[in-house]
Amino acid sequence: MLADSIIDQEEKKMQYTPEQLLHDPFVNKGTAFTQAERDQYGLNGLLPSAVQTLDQQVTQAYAQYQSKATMLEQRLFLMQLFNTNHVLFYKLFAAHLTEFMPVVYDPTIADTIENYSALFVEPQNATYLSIDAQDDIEAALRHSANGRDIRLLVVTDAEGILGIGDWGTQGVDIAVGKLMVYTAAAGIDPAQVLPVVLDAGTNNQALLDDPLYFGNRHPRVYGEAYHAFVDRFVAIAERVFPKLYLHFEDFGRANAADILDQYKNQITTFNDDIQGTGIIVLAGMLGALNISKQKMTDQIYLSFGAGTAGAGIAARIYQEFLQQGMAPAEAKTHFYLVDKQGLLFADDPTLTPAQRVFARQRSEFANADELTTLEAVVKAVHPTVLVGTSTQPGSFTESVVKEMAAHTPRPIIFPLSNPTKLAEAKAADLIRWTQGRALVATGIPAAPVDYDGVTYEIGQANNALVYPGLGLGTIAATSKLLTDSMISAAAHSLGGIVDPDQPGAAVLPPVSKLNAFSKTVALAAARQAVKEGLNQEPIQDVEAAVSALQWQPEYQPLNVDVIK
Ligand SMILES: NC(=O)c1ccc[n+]([C@@H]2O[C@H](COP(=O)([O-])OP(=O)(O)OC[C@H]3O[C@@H](n4cnc5c(N)ncnc54)[C@H](O)[C@@H]3O)[C@@H](O)[C@H]2O)c1
Ligand SMILES: O=C(O)C[C@H](O)C(=O)O
Ligand SMILES: [Mn+2]
Repeated sequence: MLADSIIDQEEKKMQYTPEQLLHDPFVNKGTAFTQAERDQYGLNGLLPSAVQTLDQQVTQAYAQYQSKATMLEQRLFLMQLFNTNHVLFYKLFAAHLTEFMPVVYDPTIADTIENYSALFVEPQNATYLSIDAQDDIEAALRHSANGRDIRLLVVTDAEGILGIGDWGTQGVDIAVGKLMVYTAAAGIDPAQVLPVVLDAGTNNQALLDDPLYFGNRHPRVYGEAYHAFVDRFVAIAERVFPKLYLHFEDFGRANAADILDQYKNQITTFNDDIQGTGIIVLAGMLGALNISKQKMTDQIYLSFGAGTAGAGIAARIYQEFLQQGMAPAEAKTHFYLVDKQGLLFADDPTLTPAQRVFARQRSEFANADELTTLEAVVKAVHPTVLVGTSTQPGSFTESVVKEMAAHTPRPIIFPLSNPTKLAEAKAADLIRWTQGRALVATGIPAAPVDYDGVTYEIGQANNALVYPGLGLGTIAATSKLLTDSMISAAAHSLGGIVDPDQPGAAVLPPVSKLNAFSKTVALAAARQAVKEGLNQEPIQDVEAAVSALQWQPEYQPLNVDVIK
């Protein structure tokens, strides 16, 4: 019944007045409407008379972009373009992918989230769902989809935006931004996506006190009432959009893993901070080990910051140890998780379930009570891999790094906290402190580092390198679930792309190749889905299925009714 109504809407042509056509970013071509289209749709006189090509529009828009003084202004300009004309926005994005990623996405997106209400221009086709108005969920989803065949939804409740904490309804921008990367990286059709924010209140006092704040003005709701809200949203979204891939982003530490565990065996769902980050770090480690010619199962892994991402990554790497043949009990002895309280011990009642898996026994150490700082733990356990997801800037100090590097020839060091101001270390310092021995990847883009005659390329270990391809592959395969083995296949497909023999080679492929390796990841995930028999529709040729789903930013003839 519901599916039928969507099909009906698909068959019905959208109706526009000439004026409305120029204000719907899904169909607007602006000055690129041809003379024939202007005659057909009543656009003569509504545009200046020159007809431009898409390439001319791109050149003109890029010149405007370049006139903006700051990354924030550049982002605001690009969002205005996105609000006006999706094809032009994505064509321009494609032409300047590496340059635009940090402007459209992390780190600049952190500024627009922190200032969202003040900077607000328009809602950007997002859906705003309130815990206080749950009867509106279904209508809100339908109305914002406006008859579009939604396949991909990015939802946040914004309790843990990057490392900057609770931003309430302002966190909607992370859903918008993540979706832009899906399209730019993997060619997901922007007409098939929906950004959603779940407004369950906020504990950010500055927002609650801000007269301009747009969200619910009450503390966050937790517990049963919160989970009932999420559950209701998931049930309705799945019913309204039956072919949905549901991506969860930046939920708080207390909820993220529980939500994933609740749905992952029922629907096609994905948690980016847990699973996406797990994939990119595994891929980065595989790349690093390719370079150092070491074995995964010889590594001693230390996670600094054992929250949603930290524990999620450790779980993925641990799975890899098992996949490489190590027994669970032995594999666990290779993992050390450090959080605010220091090394995590099993007698600590405050551990999260995801932390508990890797908690150690005090009896393993003569000085267990002293292991309350990163440096003390590094001294005690001699890690070969150090991953930072702590939100503590500068915490990988020179003495921590030198201590680590004293016990391993090629220390693998990934300071992943975002945005820039929260990174545990700068790539250049890590290279310098280790005389070029460290194998480094960072959360945000980092410039190459020249040291002692070698140029060290720095890989970007950001989940943006994997989630677009994973989504594309899973959707293309019509997979009914996103399984661990699909995730593992995705990570392995990316870890092999490095050039291990080039001095200073990065541990991960460069963002400039994002389109190519998104496709690689998509194919790996889709092939694994089909191999596991998860595809809900017959698939003869995985590559053709993936390509068929990819949208190109080119103007197409419109399929609309215009009422003059
Ligand atoms: N590069 C990526 O792709 C990527 C992906 C996900 C998250 N991240 C980054 O990782 C960071 C954490 O994100 P999250 O979602 O896991 O958040 P989270 O809040 O779930 O986890 C942060 C953890 O750090 C701990 N912590 C806080 N202060 C600490 C201290 N002084 N010492 C040790 N631990 C401390 C917290 O107790 C918590 O467990 C963020 O900055 C985020 O941007 C990066
Ligand atoms: O958003 C990013 O840049 C990566 C990650 O999802 C994060 O939360 O930091
Ligand atoms: Mn995130």
